[in-house]
Amino acid sequence: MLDADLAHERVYVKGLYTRLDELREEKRTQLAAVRKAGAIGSIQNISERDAFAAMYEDRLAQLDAVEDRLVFGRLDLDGGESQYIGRIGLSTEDLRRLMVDWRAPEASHFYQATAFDRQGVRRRRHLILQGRDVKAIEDDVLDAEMLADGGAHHQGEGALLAALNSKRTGRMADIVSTIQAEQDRIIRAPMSGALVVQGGPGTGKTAVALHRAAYLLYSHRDRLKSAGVLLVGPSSSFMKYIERVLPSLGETGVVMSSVGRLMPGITGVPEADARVAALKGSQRMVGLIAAAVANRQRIPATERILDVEGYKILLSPRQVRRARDKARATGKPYNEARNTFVKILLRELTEQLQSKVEASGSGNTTDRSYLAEDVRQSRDVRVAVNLCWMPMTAEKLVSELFGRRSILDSVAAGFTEEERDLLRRPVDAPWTEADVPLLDEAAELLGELDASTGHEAARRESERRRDLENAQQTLANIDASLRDQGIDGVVGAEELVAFQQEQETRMTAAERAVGDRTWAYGHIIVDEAQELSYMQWRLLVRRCPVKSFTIVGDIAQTSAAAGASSWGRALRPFFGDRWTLEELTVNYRTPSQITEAATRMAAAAGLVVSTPKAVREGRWDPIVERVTPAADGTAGHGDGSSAVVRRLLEVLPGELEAADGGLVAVIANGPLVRTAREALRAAYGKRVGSGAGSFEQDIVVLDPREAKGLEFDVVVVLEPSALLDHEHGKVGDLYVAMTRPTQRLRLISEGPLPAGIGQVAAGA
Ligand SMILES: Nc1ncnc2c1ncn2[C@@H]1O[C@H](COP(=O)(O)OP(=O)(O)OP(=O)(O)O)[C@@H](O)[C@H]1O
Repeated sequence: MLDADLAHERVYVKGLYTRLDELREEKRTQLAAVRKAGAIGSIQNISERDAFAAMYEDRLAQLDAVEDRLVFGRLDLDGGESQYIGRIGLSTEDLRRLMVDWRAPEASHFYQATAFDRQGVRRRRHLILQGRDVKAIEDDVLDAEMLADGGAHHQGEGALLAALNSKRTGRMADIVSTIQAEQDRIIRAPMSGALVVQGGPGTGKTAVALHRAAYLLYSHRDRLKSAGVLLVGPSSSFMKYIERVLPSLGETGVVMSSVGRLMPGITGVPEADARVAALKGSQRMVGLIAAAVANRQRIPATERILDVEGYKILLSPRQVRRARDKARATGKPYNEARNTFVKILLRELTEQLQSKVEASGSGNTTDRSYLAEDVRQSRDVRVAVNLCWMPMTAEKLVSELFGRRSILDSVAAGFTEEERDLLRRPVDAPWTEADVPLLDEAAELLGELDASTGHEAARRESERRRDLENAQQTLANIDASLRDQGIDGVVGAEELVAFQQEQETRMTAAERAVGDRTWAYGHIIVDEAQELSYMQWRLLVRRCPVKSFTIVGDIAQTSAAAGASSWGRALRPFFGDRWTLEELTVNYRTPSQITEAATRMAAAAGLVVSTPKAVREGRWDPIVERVTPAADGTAGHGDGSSAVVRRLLEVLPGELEAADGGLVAVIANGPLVRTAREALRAAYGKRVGSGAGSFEQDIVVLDPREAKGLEFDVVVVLEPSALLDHEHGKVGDLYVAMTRPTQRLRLISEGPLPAGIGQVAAGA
């Protein structure tokens, strides 16, 4: 019976792959046909033909991306029918359904049904694939009658445990085959409004965020097609860690960005000084940037005499003030309001010039347009107008604000001398993550520099429409050309419409949004959201005016100086009370022994942590050891690094063996990171990666900030109390470090051990 079941599933799964291959072949034929049609000259515009080719390539890539574990589940339902659940929906040519997309409403039973709430499911079956073959099947029988029938059912380690125990590769994998009920409910939650997903370490917040992005795109494709989804994470190495998950779910249209890259054209590096990060993240910056913008509109102290073609005309402070007030009253951003300001002044100056010319009795007094042009061209006038209201970019405004003492002093009256010192930076210093929202704030107030922005946008829009019309025409040509060759219906009318929409999507969400600061996304998903400052929140809400957000994080893990200490406090300014909270309560990453040690440490340090229940027990207890200072007095950094690093080198072979081909991370703070990395490089060469983002190696050395959101088979923490005491690390840093391992944790300390952490003899 068991073998017969397995054999049956193998045949069925083989059929699914055959269908997948057929679809791929179909797309390949279409691709070839389009290319061929182009080659015989019936297509005028080669770039359009390439766009069609790109569409088919895209579809092919999507079909290729779902190859691995194409199908993973089967439901046997009360009515007697079965449903297979997989990465995409598949049907036969005559539209008989073969497999349901995991995101379809009926697939939710696969994740949600329990013996108490069967939802019409008699049996849930996990199909465990190896390549295209079914390696094993595991059954959850939910229907008591079916159990009582006494039939043989497939048992195993459990698909979930097998996934959790698998080795880490340095890249996050999807969890589509083992999404748990509490996670599924969040993934499928309604899209509108702000949903906060709070969960302790390892509860699958990141996994849920990514699967939710895929789910929303599937179930709200119409709405999100043109607006797009933005996914924001803490760092570029974190983005690299998660970048393969969405493609493996067949979704490539999500815009992913780290917080440092939210302003097009700018890459903000991490802010090294926590005090600067805290200050630049605070609400006070709103007023400061506004003052800096206002400061660029100046009223001259005295009248200025301007030369226009030999005539002397006057620019008075009163005139400038009047023009400024009128321009401001338009409510337009600075650069756009400047147009009004300039227009008013030029008109008044032209009137003056006209009177002068008329009074002098020479020249053509009737042609005002010549006079207006003379005024506009006058160097004196241009300089004077610019001095009163300079055209300004966000970069120039912010770099001069923080780079020029006189400017900062003139607008930062509410800031202490010490605070001003923190804000100061060289004009050419690289932008930091904390600067990005300030640049965005400035850009918002300044508006587009190009006065013809409105026209420019309209021009782009009409260009886009024209492209689409051309594409439509081209498609008709292709169709005709194919019919001439006796090939019919390869590119049909429906496909044409779909293509146009997709072409639009491709251009809008994924590409156009990235380069457009004013893009309004349909939904934003933020991971590690506890780290965001007020100013970062402000920027994000600007990117999604309908405030449709999924906000994922753990308040207890905050380490950013400007990060949140409570969701309510962080979100109230932007969402009021209109946000809902969901909690994830099970830790899928860290074995129970390690979770308990981390929780004890946090409790002893007075940190309120969310303590998710570990789903599995580990093979190893955490190892905590104190080393004695180096007898030869070589403790180079005065922080015991030498003895600690020496011990690290001793224990590493054992840890690598325990990791058994998985990843070992060494987490430390400050100079110890470098010392440890150098010592390990000397011993292990290229196997040692330098911080986050280099997980191709099997040993990585990084600080807790870089480790945030990541996970490793084995973690060795050096000098844990230094992570605890670190000036701005808060207890969160050590807690983050201790909750990264999936298998094993070792702490090596020369200094005193943090309270709540037991100690075993060195060499354990
Ligand atoms: N349902 C699941 N099936 C299989 N693996 C899961 C499941 N849920 C979570 N995991 C795994 O647990 C680990 C932790 O998940 P994830 O990184 O999403 O947690 P997190 O809550 O974001 O953690 P942290 O806040 O500590 O960064 C990952 O390896 C993830 O693949």
